[in-house]
Amino acid sequence: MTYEEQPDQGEAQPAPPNEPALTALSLYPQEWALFLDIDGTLLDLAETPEAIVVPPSLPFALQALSRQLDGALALVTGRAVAFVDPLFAPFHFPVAGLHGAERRDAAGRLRRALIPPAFQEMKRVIAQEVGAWPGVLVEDKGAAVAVHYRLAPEREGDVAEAMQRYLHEAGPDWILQHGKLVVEICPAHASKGHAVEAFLGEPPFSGRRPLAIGDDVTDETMFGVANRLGGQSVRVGTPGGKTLARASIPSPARLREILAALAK
Ligand SMILES: O=P(O)(O)OC[C@H]1O[C@H](O[C@H]2O[C@H](CO)[C@@H](O)[C@H](O)[C@H]2O)[C@H](O)[C@@H](O)[C@@H]1O
Ligand SMILES: [Mg+2]
Repeated sequence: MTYEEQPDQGEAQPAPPNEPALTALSLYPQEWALFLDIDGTLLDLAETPEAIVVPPSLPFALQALSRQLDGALALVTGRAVAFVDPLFAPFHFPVAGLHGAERRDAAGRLRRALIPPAFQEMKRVIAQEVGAWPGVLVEDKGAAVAVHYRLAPEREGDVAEAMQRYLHEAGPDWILQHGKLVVEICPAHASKGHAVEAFLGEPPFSGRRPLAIGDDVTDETMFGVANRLGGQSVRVGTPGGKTLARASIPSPARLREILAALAK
């Protein structure tokens, strides 16, 4: 399979099933950089943010793949960077957290996102008000806050309305980010696409073609960057929804199998 540079991202449309999209990694590891989303991509979705399960072999497979890629493997997630390391212990991969608002590069330098006092206070109010609704969970992520309604799907409208109101109070430095049964308030200046571009400007990522793998709307910005820079984009999940990703893999379990095979 060959990949041609395609400067035009084109219209979002359903991504075809295409597992061989990843074989280029093992054929030409020196050419590629791998960017991996976590929830819904590497890991199966769980009922609550804390209930995720990391298969014990996964960190080792990622480490082996990272070595093949000379370290050009990064995690790009909505989680906080501090949450990520324990998941993949004993390894410390380069990681962009909070949908790109914070980032630790391959040299271990961490760029944190500021937490203004007013935002700190707003998180407290959100936890007190919305967190009191049965089944609704508030996840404090430092410079971002997520409100989950997976256990109370009937609250979708209430959560969306409340978060819109909080966003208005927070001001223009913040944006609303909708995800899978979750609404978040995040720093406005960042995106996963920007994070991928930042990694690609530094060793060991620079000069490589990005392969971005994700499952959700926030991954679309990194799909767009990967497409624009002559790379590849893969969406995990049932093909069908509109996406910029050019290929798809049916489930996190299948992705883990492929990564484990590539890591050998
Ligand atoms: O960018 P990601 O790595 O995919 O992170 C996106 C969000 O993932 C988490 O929430 C989602 O996964 C939970 C665990 O499976 C699930 O319970 C929830 O319904 C999903 O929305 C995480 O809690 C968020 O902070 C991330 O932004
Ligand atoms: Mg995800």
